[in-house]
Amino acid sequence: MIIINPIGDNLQVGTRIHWDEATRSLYYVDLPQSTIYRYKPASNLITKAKVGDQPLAFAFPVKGKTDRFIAGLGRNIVILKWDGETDSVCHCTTVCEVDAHPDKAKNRLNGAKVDPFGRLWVGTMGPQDENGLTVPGLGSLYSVTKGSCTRHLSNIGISNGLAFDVDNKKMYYIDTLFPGVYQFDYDGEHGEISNQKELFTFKKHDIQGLPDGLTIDREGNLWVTALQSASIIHFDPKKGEVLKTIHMPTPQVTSITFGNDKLNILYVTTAKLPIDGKIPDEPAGCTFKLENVHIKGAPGYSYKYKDDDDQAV
Ligand SMILES: O=C(O)[C@H](O)[C@@H](O)[C@H](O)[C@H](O)CO
Repeated sequence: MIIINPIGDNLQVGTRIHWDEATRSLYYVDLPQSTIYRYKPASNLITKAKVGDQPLAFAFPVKGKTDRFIAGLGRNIVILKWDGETDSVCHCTTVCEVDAHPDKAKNRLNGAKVDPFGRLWVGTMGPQDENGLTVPGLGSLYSVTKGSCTRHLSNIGISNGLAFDVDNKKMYYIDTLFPGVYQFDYDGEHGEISNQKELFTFKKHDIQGLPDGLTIDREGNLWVTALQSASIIHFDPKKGEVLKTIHMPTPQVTSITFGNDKLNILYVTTAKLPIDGKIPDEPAGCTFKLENVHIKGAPGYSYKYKDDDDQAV
């Protein structure tokens, strides 16, 4: 039986949880609070630092540097310096600004992941009203490599979870408003995607809620977190079948990763986002550890700033 235990504080919107092998830490963010978190399972210690006053959509380590992160602040992709211990963060460099067109000035960055080649994939979404309704069709998906940014898709609702299967040359991508998972042929070497297909829709599989976070295991199967329905869906993309559903103790399940040295523990973030105007009760916003999953996950990857190891960040 899977054992589910909470870790740490209740965040407003915990998300983009990432396992960093180099520091044996989990990094994640509280998006609206613009705060980066680090959790070290070995010592059970959590540290955090406020980054700015714009939504912090993600913060992933830069390869070879334990104190540099590529992060999304508002519509800007930036490099941060944080030692993981103190509460002081320096915003060193702006890598690029996305959705710079005046029609998209109120957009913000949202879902993101670093691929196995060290390239950042990151998407945007339109503004949300006070009820959390998002203006549809304003988002895009970009990739960022060696400091340069390419747009791959537009007309996205809420750009969210991403996962890469290098062996089968596939990329999986969630548009929360679709709502479901798209599959692409993925050329990791060149950072190109093609042949977009609707892989899995919540409607077709009769699943409640909206898809948000995504990760992949060593067998090439997907783990999708669902907003509003307290669930994680384990899905086989080759057969197009749901393998199992895990029920979580809180409804807004935002992001998921495999972690620890053996990559056999699932770490999951949640949010206190309102449902029908009501903020869910405790333990909404907690991060959770799921043990006894009996499956190993794919590792997390760090952003490669430059090709060589001497990365001048
Ligand atoms: O991406 C996430 O993990 C968070 O859940 C949010 O960014 C939501 O997607 C967004 O607020 C839409 O409700």
